[in-house]
Amino acid sequence: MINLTAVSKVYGYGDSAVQALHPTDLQVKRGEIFGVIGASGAGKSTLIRCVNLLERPTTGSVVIDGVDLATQSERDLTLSRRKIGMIFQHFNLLSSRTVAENIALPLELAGLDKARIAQRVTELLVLVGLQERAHAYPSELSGGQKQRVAIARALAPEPKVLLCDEATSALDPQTTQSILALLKEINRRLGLTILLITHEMDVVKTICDKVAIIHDGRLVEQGEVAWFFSHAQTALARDFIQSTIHLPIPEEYQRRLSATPEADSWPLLRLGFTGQSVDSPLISEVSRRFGVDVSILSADIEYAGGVKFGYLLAELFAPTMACEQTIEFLRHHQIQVEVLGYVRSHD
Ligand SMILES: Nc1ncnc2c1ncn2[C@@H]1O[C@H](COP(=O)(O)OP(=O)(O)OP(=O)(O)O)[C@@H](O)[C@H]1O
Repeated sequence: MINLTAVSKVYGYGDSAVQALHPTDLQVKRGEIFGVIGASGAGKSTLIRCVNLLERPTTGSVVIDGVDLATQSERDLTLSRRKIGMIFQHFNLLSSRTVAENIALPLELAGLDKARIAQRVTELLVLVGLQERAHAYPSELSGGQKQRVAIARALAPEPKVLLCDEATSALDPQTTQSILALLKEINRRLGLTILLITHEMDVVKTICDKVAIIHDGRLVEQGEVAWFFSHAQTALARDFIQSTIHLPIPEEYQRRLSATPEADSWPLLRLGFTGQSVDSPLISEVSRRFGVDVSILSADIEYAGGVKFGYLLAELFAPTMACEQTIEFLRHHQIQVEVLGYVRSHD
C-alpha cells in the first residue's frame, strides 16, 4: 500500500545543507500498522511528511496504492492526498469551528452536499465516541477528545492510509491507551493501513504489526514486532526494547555480580523468548538433559503484534561444561541468551 524507494531528504543548500533522510526503502502492506521509532532528530517527521509530500523528497519515489505521488501534478496530488489522512501531536484543530464543523471541513472542501456531510459527520462522531460533544469547541475538550476529533476529521474523506505523527505524545498514559485502542479498532473495522512515528516503544508494542528503527536519517533495523522484541540485532534497538521491559536485576544480586567467572559463582542469564519458544517447556528440558538447576529470578511475558514474547532472568547452577551446553541448546531453539555476569554464592 505504501512503497518508498530510495527516498531521501536534504534541507537547505551548500554549507548549511542537512541530510535529514538518507536514501530509504520502506514497504507497508495493506491493513498493516507500521511503526517507525527513533530519538529526537532521527528523521521521523521528515520521513512521514515525505509520504504525503508535505515535504518533497530530494530523491526517490513515493507510491501509495499504486500511484507515484512524486510525478503527479499539484491538482492530482491534492486529490491523492485526500486518500491519505494525517493526525498530529498537537491535533491541529480549527479553534473557531465546533467539533462537527472541524470534522465536516474536508468534506466541504471535497464539495459534498450538506445532507451527505451531516450524515457522514454523525457516523464519524459515533465511530470516535463523541456524539455528545458535536457542538463543543476545541477549547472545551480534553487532549484525548481533541485527538478523537482529529481522527474523525482525518477519516472523513475515507482515506486508505492514515499517517500518525507522534499522535499520543501530548497525552497522559491512560488517554494514550484509549487513543491507541481506537486506532487499532479503526484499523480492524475499516482495514485502514496505518503508518505511525513515535519515540515510545510502548506505542509500538501496543498496536504495531511491524516496526522500523530510525537513527541519523537511516532505517537501521526493521521487522515483525514480536520477532523484533527478542531478536533485535542493534544496541539501539535493544535500548528501545529495554525501555518497555521491566526486568531489573535485584539489588542483592547486583552486589554479588561480576563480569567474569569466579570460584563458586554461577552464570546469570537474560533469556528472550518469542513465537513458539515462549510456549515450549525448554527450561525443564535443559534441566533433564544437562543436569542444570535453573533458578528464575523474574519474568516478564507480554503480547505484541498478537504474539507472546517475554524475558526471563535466571541463574544456572551446574559445572561450566553443562552451562555452556545449556546456552548452546537454548540458542539453537531460538532463545536469545545474554550472559549478564556471574553471581557469587556469598558476599
Ligand atoms: N525545515 C528544516 N530545515 C533544516 N533542517 C531541518 C528541517 N526540519 C528538520 N531538520 C533537521 O533534520 C533532522 C531530522 O529532523 P526531524 O524533525 O525529521 O526529526 P524527528 O526524528 O522527527 O525529531 P523530533 O522527534 O525531535 O521531532 C534534524 O537534524 C533536524 O534538525
